[in-house]
Amino acid sequence: MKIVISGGGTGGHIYPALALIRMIKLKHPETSFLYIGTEKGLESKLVTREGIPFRSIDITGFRRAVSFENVKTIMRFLKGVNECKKMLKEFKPDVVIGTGGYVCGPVVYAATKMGIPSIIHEQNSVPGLTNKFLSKYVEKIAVCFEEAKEFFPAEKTILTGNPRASEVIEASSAGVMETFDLQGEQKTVLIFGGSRGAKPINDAVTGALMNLSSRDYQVLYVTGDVHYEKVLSMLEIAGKPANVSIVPFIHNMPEVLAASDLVVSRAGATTLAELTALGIPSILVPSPYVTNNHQEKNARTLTDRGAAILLLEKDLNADTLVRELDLILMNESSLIKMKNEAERLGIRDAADRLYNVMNDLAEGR
Ligand SMILES: CC(=O)N[C@H]1[C@@H](OP(=O)(O)OP(=O)(O)OC[C@H]2O[C@@H](n3ccc(=O)[nH]c3=O)[C@H](O)[C@@H]2O)O[C@H](CO)[C@@H](O)[C@@H]1O
Repeated sequence: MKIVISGGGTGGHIYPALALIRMIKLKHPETSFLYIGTEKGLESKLVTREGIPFRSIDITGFRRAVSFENVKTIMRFLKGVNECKKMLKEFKPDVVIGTGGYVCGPVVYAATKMGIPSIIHEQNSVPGLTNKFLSKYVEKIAVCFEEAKEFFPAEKTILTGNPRASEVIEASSAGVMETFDLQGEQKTVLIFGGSRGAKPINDAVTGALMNLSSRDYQVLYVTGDVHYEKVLSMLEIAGKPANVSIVPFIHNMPEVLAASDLVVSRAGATTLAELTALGIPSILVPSPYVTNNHQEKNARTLTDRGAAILLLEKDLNADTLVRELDLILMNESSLIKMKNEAERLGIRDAADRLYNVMNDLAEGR
């Protein structure tokens, strides 16, 4: 099978695409791929690093407010559709899949206009603008939450889960914490703010560091690339406890997650798929700055079932953070209960489910 994949902007749209490609390469090695993204997006780095053929188009997202920029975006969209049609004509894919982000718009739209079977994969419980637009044209819509189904036509929507879930369960936790100067046997909290870090989480964690030094758990704290220098310069004054390790970004997240007992994070959909696949308890601080407040809705699919604790950004500070950490980590039975509930929500065969949808489409079933 020949597959075109497009997805970009943030890690939450790219990691599911990469997980799907890795699984297909392993189980169906005869498959060939073309990834279409933007040069500026994170995908240009992540995809080419994996040796996956990558081509780019020039496209920007719509602004929600009325703006002249949107006229330019429409022009770029139309130009992008034409460029994509040429790429699709050359590559001749059997199926085209978009995993989110505005770059998918022209790619998937061009495919539908050329009669190439197409799918969108929506990670969130509430769809973004691009997927809402594309949902009218594509043959299939793969979703990760039951709650997302109501936004799409029932006859073409199917629950597959997020392929990243299938990937993280393969990871080994052995010796991972030692690579961060932490101890292998100690209870570990992993703290990160989505794929790019989050200042409100950083503020709470840096404020809590001295308090954390007396705890009998350790902390692996990821600042996000762009915030790292600032956090380090603050620590030159305040100092860093021995049971806390601080890094800008983690490249081997599946292994690190597998070695973590509790996670504090934003409520991005791909992160949640990873947490539930591995059955990891979490404290979720949804970003209130996203479309339709979708992260809070994502988070509630876990917190309503006792798989996670909701800590709204307005209530997040150094004291509330440490209090919640202590409450969970010092109570083994609540930790186990959360773990079991999280595990129950995981869709671990997501990559196979999504592949089957693509394969059926390609074979005209
Ligand atoms: C601000 C914003 O618009 N966020 C959106 C974005 O989030 P974002 O890009 O943060 O995506 P997610 O939280 O869904 O996923 C983050 C991914 O990055 C990985 N990771 C993170 C930190 C790190 O150091 N190393 C690393 O590999 C995580 O393991 C995960 O695989 O896409 C998600 C999926 O559509 C949405 O739900 C989010 O609302």
